[in-house]
Parts: sequence; C-alpha cells; structure tokens
Amino acid sequence: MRIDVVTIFPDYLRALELSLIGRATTGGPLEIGIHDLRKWTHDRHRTVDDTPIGGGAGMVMKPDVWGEALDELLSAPPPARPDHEADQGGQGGGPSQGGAPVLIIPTPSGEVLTQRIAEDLATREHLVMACGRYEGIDARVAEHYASRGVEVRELSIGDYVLNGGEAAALVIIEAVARLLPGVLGNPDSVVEESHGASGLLEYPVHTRPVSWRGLEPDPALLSGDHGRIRRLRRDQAIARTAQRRPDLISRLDPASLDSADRAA
Ligand SMILES: N#Cc1ccccc1Cn1ccc2ccc(-c3cc(N)[nH]n3)cc21
Repeated sequence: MRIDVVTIFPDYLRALELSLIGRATTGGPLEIGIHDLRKWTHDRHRTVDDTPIGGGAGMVMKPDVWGEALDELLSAPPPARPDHEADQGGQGGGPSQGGAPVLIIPTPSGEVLTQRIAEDLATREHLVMACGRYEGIDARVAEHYASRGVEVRELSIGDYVLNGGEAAALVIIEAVARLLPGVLGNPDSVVEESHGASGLLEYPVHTRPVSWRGLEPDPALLSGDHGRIRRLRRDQAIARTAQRRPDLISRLDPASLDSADRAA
C-alpha cells in the first residue's frame, strides 16, 4: 500500500517514521509520502488560504492549490506490488480493491471512522490524504474529484473539533496500517480486540505480578482451563461493553452473545 499525505505542516507527520509504522515503510508493505502543500503554490507568499466566500470567521484553503497537488498525486502510478502480495487483503480480510486511489479528507463533518472502515481501507493499494487547516478545504475540491469518479471519503475521527487534519490523518493511517500483513509483530492481536469481529469491547488484560497493591485478577485466569478462561473473558467483554458502550450491544446478533459456551 502507498499512502500520500498532503499538509502545510509536514513535520507533524514525521511520527509516521517511528515504531511499527516506520519499520513497515522500510522495504515493508507500506510506502508513505509526505508532501508540503506549498510546493504547489506559485506566488511569492506561497498562499494556501483566503477569506470565505459569503463571509464568516477564519480562512478557507484555496481549491486551485489543492487541485494542482491532488491532480499530481492521484494520477501517480499505483505502487508496484510484489507477486506474493497478489490479492492479499489486509487483516481486515477481503481481496484488494485494486489500484484506484482513494482520496481521504479528514474533517469534523465527515463519516466517523470505524474499524469496518479501517478494514476496507486496508484492502486498497493507494490512499491520498488531504490534511486541511483553518476552517477547512474549499468544498469544491471533494466535489470535483468525486465528479471525476475518484472515491472520496470525508472522515471524522470523533465528535470533537481539532485545529487541522494532521492528527486525524495519523489516527486513520495507524488504524489502517496495523491491519496490513507484516506490520504487526503478532497478527493474532488484531483478532481479539475491541471493535473487532465480535463487535464487543476488549476484556480487561493483566500480567505479572499476580498480586499488585492488594489487587489480583480473577482466579480463573490462573486455572489453566482454557474453556473457563474463554468464557470469563467473553463475559467480561459483554459486561464492559454493556456498561461503557450500550450502543454496541444493541447492534449485536443475540445469538453471538452465547457462542463462547458453545465453542468451549
Ligand atoms: N475543517 C474544519 C474545521 C471546521 C471548524 C473548526 C475547525 C476546523 C479545523 N480543521 C481544519 C481542517 C480539519 C480537518 C479535520 C478536523 C477534525 C476532524 C475531527 N474528527 N475533528 N476535527 C478539523 C479540521
């Protein structure tokens, strides 16, 4: 997968060169390009914003500058894919959706990112992310590329307002990249996690010391009885989800709530 990120604060995205994502980009399954939007300006002040048409507070990012940047990056050839990666979907499963790039525009007014959306994006070969600032990017940019048949995803990372799209881009990239084969050391850790296939929140986790400040995990976890442990963790996940995210419980298939017993 290749991800191109356009921003007026390229240093904000340097975090992508660290840790698992950073390692995945050195000869791994991920290529990341970070681009300064001002590269596509032509005036001496390298102007990327202007006052809003119709008035209002703040500034809006200019469509012409974004248009030059996105024309170039969206028309770049899809990343070369080694044969062994032919049609390997991400951890989210599913075959690759082919090389057509997806234009992702972080915005507070977008569809809220979910694990399902991350799994879908992990099957793509090329993501181009447009990180806005000020009051956002001129709306005609998303409109123009959608009208030209580009898949445009305007994504929010939650119901709160940031100062720009860079932090949201880091969240979206991490949620997607960790699903790519070869990025996580232990791919099994994607299986049993919050918002995963079960639709439940993750059960509480513990490690040594067994006794800590007078607190100890449920004795079942020390029993060595894997069926008992599976049932306990299932119950803990259901209880935690019911308490913290009842909205997720209402979406579950009731039959799936007792599958742990049948699977034991
Ligand atoms: N647009 C806008 C906007 C509108 C009103 C006030 C402030 C901004 C700042 N801003 C500029 C770009 C941009 C990108 C993404 C977010 C964003 C995403 C989530 N989930 N929250 N905030 C904010 C962004």
